[in-house]
Amino acid sequence: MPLEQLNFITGNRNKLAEVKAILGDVVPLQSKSLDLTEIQGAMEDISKDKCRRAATIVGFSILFTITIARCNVLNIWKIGGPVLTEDTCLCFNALKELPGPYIKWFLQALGHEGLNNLLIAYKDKSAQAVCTFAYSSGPGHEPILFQGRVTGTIVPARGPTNFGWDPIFEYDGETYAEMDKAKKNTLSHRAIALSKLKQWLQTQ
Ligand SMILES: O=P(O)(O)OP(=O)(O)OP(=O)(O)OC[C@H]1O[C@@H](n2cnc3c(O)ncnc32)[C@H](O)[C@@H]1O
Ligand SMILES: [Mg+2]
Repeated sequence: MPLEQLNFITGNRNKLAEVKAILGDVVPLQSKSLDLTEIQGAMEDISKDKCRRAATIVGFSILFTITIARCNVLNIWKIGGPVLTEDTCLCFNALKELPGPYIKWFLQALGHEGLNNLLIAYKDKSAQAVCTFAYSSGPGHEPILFQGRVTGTIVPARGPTNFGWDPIFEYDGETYAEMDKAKKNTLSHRAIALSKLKQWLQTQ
């Protein structure tokens, strides 16, 4: 069954731009900028919880719209779903995969240099960039996960600083920030996860 519309819920403009560039016209994407509350725990549990929250919020906002318009409330679920959320982790192997899902707060507090300093005492500078998309067909529908993982090296910052930890994540001799955007979008953790999502959507 062709997908009518997918709501990608994120508060991050750069993620949205990459998702749009990678998905192209294949998936009809709408976006909503919401900074969703994120629980603590394993990345899969965080991703599922984030997606459930998104589905509920989108469902509620549509219920509100429908109530105002005095339309048929029974159409809520159909109009409310499907939602897509994404959670990105940066896992330092020497630190037993920390900061992992807490990278946003580590990056905000320590910056690129501080993140490098976390690894000073270790020879192993390798890290995994992990992207987990969660898809729910609407409120009450259990989220399905699609994950992409790329192993790279944490290095002193190189390249433009407009997207998160891109300047300190080196893959095959280049940091993500130094890479042409189109190149990052063919090989990144996000691209791998989205290719799995796209494949799955085609079977629905
Ligand atoms: O609303 P959401 O989608 O949650 O957006 P967010 O910015 O809060 O994102 P996360 O919770 O997934 O936190 C991941 C952190 O990693 C950063 N990040 C995500 N993807 C990245 C990428 O491909 N390259 C560099 N930094 C990235 C992002 O800016 C955050 O600081
Ligand atoms: Mg977030």
